[in-house]
Amino acid sequence: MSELTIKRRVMIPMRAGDVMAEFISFDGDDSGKEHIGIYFEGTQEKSEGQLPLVRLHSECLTGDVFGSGRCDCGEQLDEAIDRINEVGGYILYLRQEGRGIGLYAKLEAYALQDKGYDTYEANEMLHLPDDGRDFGIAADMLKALGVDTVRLLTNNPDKAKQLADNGINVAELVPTKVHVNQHNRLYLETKAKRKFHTLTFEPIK
Ligand SMILES: Nc1nc2c(ncn2[C@@H]2O[C@H](COP(=O)(O)OP(=O)(O)OP(=O)(O)O)[C@@H](O)[C@H]2O)c(=O)[nH]1
Ligand SMILES: [Zn+2]
Repeated sequence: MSELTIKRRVMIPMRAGDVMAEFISFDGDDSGKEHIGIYFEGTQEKSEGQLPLVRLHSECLTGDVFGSGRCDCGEQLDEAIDRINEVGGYILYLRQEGRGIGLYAKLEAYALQDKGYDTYEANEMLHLPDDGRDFGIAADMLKALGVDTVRLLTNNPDKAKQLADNGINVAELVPTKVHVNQHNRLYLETKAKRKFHTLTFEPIK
């Protein structure tokens, strides 16, 4: 991976102008994935040495754009915008649809889940990795942004580990809320069971 540099920073008003965020593109990522950094200055007064709150958000077209109830991505993205807009920090919107397998393959995996396979088994049935994401790119984006220490908004311990392995200091893990509904309960439960996501809700027996 060659070193990333910032290509362009552009202000975008969001939520009818209530939230202002700076969208940041990068040069030097040879994957051609067009990962995006989004900077929120923070509406609250900052204390001396306050660390940025950072969310690595993997793309989920069905959840982020269309509010799918099969996962928790849309609600997590909304929560991240709310919280980071308050305290200041970054969303790194990573183009890793379907945990890296892509949208069409995710739909194939959903079809298998409808036959009873869980979210990770379904990927494996398709001869794809159960989670194909490499968060090293996020570390490179943070370095390009001049950020070496973060508070990380996630329930996924692997994100923190991969950032640390790539030279980013994760000072604190900040959990997101658990956005559970009747459609995504098993999916959330499986993330906690198989990938040790820190989700605290009454498990299904
Ligand atoms: N392959 C596959 N991908 C899914 C499925 N449901 C959601 N995704 C993708 O999973 C990604 C989100 O990852 P998750 O494992 O839900 O959560 P996470 O981002 O690792 O953890 P948090 O930081 O706590 O949200 C997005 O890219 C979604 O498109 C599924 O059933 N199969
Ligand atoms: Zn999703």
